Amino acid sequence: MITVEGLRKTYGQHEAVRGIDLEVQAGEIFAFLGPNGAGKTTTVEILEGYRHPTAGKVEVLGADPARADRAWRARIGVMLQSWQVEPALTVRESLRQFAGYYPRSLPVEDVVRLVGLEEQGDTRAGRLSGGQQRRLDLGIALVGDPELLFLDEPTTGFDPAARRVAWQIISTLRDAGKTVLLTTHYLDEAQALADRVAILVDGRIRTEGPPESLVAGHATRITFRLADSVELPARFEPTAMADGRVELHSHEPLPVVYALTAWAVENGVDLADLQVRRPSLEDVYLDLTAGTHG
Ligand SMILES: Nc1ncnc2c1ncn2[C@@H]1O[C@H](COP(=O)(O)OP(=O)(O)OP(=O)(O)O)[C@@H](O)[C@H]1O
Repeated sequence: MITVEGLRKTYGQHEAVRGIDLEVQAGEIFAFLGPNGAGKTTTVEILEGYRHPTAGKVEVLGADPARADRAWRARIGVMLQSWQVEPALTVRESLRQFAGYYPRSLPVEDVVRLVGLEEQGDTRAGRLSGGQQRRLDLGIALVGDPELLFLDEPTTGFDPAARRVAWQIISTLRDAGKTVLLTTHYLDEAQALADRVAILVDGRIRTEGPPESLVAGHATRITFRLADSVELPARFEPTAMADGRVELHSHEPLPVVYALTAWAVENGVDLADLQVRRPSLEDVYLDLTAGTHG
């Protein structure tokens, strides 16, 4: 569905994308993660045909997006980061306008319902709240019933309930056999939705794979709080200590927890809020992006 080899993009002196290789299969939900400025939008907009690569090979739905025709464009749906609708048009009018660009669009009323804008159907787009505008953007990406969807930060500005609704919609797309490439800053979103994720740092893919497999190689987190007067023996090798909070990382947590609790009981020390938890995608992300800032 998508093949990328050796993709590079330079803006003036700045190399924003520094050699990306990527394959996305039909029916997959693939998520790009990475700090601000990592090159996610640049890469996605090259795949959409809106920007041209400096070097490398890109194939999307069997064609080079930079040279693609209307028939190719009708097979993709795009949700951009920036606002793409006429503010004077109502929700229904906007969807009808975009539906007109596609040969076999979905009924506008179905899309209004799907994105939960029934009550705003006759509201002008310019009067929608930020989250409602994003829902309309999502509707616009869906209205042409495309095979491949590009969703750039689809739930930014959504309240928690609206995010769950959007996740439900994206899962429905997966069930319908669509392919989705999304970018997000929400790690829980990527963990909940994506079959595979790629973490981009400084224009390169630092790691890539199913969320569970990225997490699998990372250490279990053991966290607790200690009173100021108590000193933890150095043999526990704490990874982080601040404000009385201590974090230990271990690939074999059982003996560590055993030794730690034995030490605490012997010395009458309280391990307040003791938690042992598997690493999350967020932990992996923070480990990989430590020291970079957007
Ligand atoms: N049109 C442009 N001209 C010059 N530089 C650009 C242009 N677009 C992006 N850049 C630069 O390229 C780098 C990558 O930007 P990009 O928008 O792809 O990052 P991103 O990962 O999508 O970030 P964010 O999470 O903030 O959306 C940044 O340093 C950005 O300043």
